[in-house]
Amino acid sequence: MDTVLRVENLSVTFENKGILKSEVFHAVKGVSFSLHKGEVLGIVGQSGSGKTTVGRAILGLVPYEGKIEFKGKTISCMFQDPLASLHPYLSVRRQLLDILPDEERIKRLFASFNLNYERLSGKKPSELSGGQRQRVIIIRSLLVSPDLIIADEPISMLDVTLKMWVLKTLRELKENFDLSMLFVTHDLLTTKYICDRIMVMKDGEIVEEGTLEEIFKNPKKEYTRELLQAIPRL
Ligand SMILES: Nc1ncnc2c1ncn2[C@@H]1O[C@H](COP(=O)(O)OP(=O)(O)OP(=O)(O)O)[C@@H](O)[C@H]1O
Repeated sequence: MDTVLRVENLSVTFENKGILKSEVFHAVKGVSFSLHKGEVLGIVGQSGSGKTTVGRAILGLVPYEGKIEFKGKTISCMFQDPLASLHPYLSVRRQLLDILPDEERIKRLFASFNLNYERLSGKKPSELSGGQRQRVIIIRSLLVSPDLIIADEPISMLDVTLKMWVLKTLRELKENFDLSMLFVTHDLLTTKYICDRIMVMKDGEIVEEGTLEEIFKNPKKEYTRELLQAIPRL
């Protein structure tokens, strides 16, 4: 199996400067994992467990110790705040065409995400609904044909029905285009619809790792069981 990303002994430390003294905070502690081509690896854990920081270190956005080996050309990301990651004054059409001047491809992606290209593409991001914007972000990250996608809570702002539908579409795209993705979420339920493998993080460390089936059917750690119990029953 081809490895797209190998992370070895990754640690990230922040210095929180107080008025009287500074404190060193270990947000990520010795995390190691590999991501294979065509695989979706979920990173789950409660708020503050270090999930986002792992993704930011891979993107080179925070200083880190350890080794990150990316065997590809392009990484794209989907973040949870679509308004902040789109240009506010340019139309959606303009900013997507700037990334890839292939309107037919953009139209096909709009159709696969159930968005009306003719009606929406001339609008600015602030003129779209939250759910429409979030889907535009997903489309934008797919346009560069990335070797790796870092998706950090990419569907957290969608309502439940749209969430499931977008996950299903992403899953289909993953299967058709062999996408490799790191899927960061606090919501274990969503991993069920997209991930092949899951890593559970707590206090900056990986406490458990396994296939979807292993984590859901036979969790080994109490912390993972607590996360599973916290999933709302529909
Ligand atoms: N730039 C920073 N400076 C100082 N501390 C930081 C910084 N970025 C993150 N942290 C701290 O590192 C810890 C891990 O943060 P991180 O965003 O990785 O958590 P998370 O698991 O993604 O949480 P959430 O699900 O709430 O997004 C948190 O305690 C956070 O306050």
